[in-house]
Parts: sequence; structure tokens; C-alpha cells
Amino acid sequence: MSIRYRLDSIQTSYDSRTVLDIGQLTLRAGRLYILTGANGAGKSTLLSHLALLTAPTSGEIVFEGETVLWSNSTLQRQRRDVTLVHQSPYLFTGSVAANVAYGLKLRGGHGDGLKQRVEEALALVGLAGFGHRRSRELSGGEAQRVALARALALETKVLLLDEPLANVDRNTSDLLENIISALPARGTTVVMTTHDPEHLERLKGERIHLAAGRLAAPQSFSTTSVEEGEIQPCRLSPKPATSFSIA
Ligand SMILES: Nc1ncnc2c1ncn2[C@@H]1O[C@H](COP(=O)(O)OP(=O)(O)OP(=O)(O)O)[C@@H](O)[C@H]1O
Repeated sequence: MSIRYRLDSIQTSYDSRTVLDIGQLTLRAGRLYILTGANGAGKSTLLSHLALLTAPTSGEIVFEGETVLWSNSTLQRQRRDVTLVHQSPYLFTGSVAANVAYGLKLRGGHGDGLKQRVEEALALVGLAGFGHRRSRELSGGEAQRVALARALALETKVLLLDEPLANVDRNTSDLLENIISALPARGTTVVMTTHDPEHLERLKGERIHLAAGRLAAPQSFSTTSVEEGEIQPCRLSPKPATSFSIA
């Protein structure tokens, strides 16, 4: 599998306090990575770097074989391959369908093809028929699913999910877990954060654990060994992948 990211000697500081300090980390295509760590461990900071939204204070990120230079001319192109879904995603005023269509339109989507892609993405997250609903009238869990549909519709090479399962009920969580688990088989690199040990057990993924900004061996899974460099797979129970297509 090809390499999506290489992080080399990444340090990030705020007011001279170092909050992220990663020697080397490689993330590959078609893998699901589960990012864990206590509050303040640096997970969101790392996601923001991987989304190419913020630059580390020092160090190098190579994305798809190309060093990230943090200059507008190349960043815009590189960012098109990455989608970040925040824990409290922002939905625009208007319909659910307009929200899901937003990024697709920016990328030139239009007409029946666009409409079909929006409907398929909504169906994927269990919200078929929700297209006409007003985004402001959605529950928190529904809004989260719409944000995920918006991201899935883009079919980017990388999907970064900040606590995607935090505000949803068990049925929805099962549904979203199935979707997330199936993405790597399509070549997508998924990095998701969670604080919930149950998600860790159910999802088939490789764990990245941060402690005070550094890669560390997770405390609750003694079988997992995380080294600088390549992340070692931890023993998580496999889950049958759901096949789906939004192409
Ligand atoms: N813009 C900022 N200015 C100053 N400090 C910041 C800023 N953003 C993050 N930090 C600090 O960096 C550290 C890492 O924060 P980060 O949000 O990455 O942690 P996290 O692991 O995502 O935490 P949580 O699980 O609570 O979301 C924290 O100590 C935080 O206070």
C-alpha cells in the first residue's frame, strides 16, 4: 500500500509550550487509524496538521510523496485530497441536500450526477429522504451524520474524523462504524479519534496513541506496541465490512 503521509521531526508549540513532538510517523493508503489520548494530548493538533490546515512549528510533512510547503499555491491542490470532519461540525443554513452538495459543487459537480451523489451519501449514513429538511431542525446526532455524508460524498483520499461517534446512539454508532470500517478497502486513509474503549474494540484499526504530545504505548491495550516510525497494528476484533458505493 502506498504511503500517504510521512511526518518527520514534527514539533508544535504554543507560547513556547510544546504540545506535539513526533519523531517519525508514516500513514498509508487504505488503512484505518484510531487516534487516542487524554484530553489535551495533541489529537486535534495532529488532525489539523494532517488536514493541512495548520503547519507544525518545525519539522516536515510529506503528503502523497510531495513535501508540504505551506504556500497557498500548492496547499489548495493538496487540501482537495483531505477532508476533516470536526466533532461539532458546522452546517450552513438551508437544506440538508445543499449542505451535502456544497463541497461537490466547489469541485465542479452539477446536475443529476450531483443530485444522485448527494442522495447516495445521505442513504449511506441512514438519512435517505432527509435532503429537503432544514439543517437547523436536525438533532445533534443527525447533524453529525449529515457532516459525515458531506465528507463521504467528496470521496477524498484521506478522511479525518474528530470523535465521529461521540453524540450518536448505539444504532447510529453501529451504522457509522460499518461505514468507517469499509472505507480503507476503497483505498481511503481514515484517521479517527475516540475516547471510547468500545469503539476501539469493535473497529478494525491501527492505533496511534498520544501522551502529552508524543507517540506512546496505550495503557489499556497491552498487546499494542506503538513505535516511532510505522504504527504497529493492535489486536482489535475484526468486523465484517459493509460494501457500499457512492461513486
Ligand atoms: N490555539 C491554541 N493556543 C494555545 N494552546 C493550544 C491551542 N490549541 C491547542 N492548544 C493546547 O495544545 C494542547 C493540545 O490540544 P489538542 O486540542 O490538540 O488536544 P486533544 O488531544 O485534541 O484534546 P481533547 O481530547 O480535549 O480534544 C492542549 O494543551 C491545548 O490547550
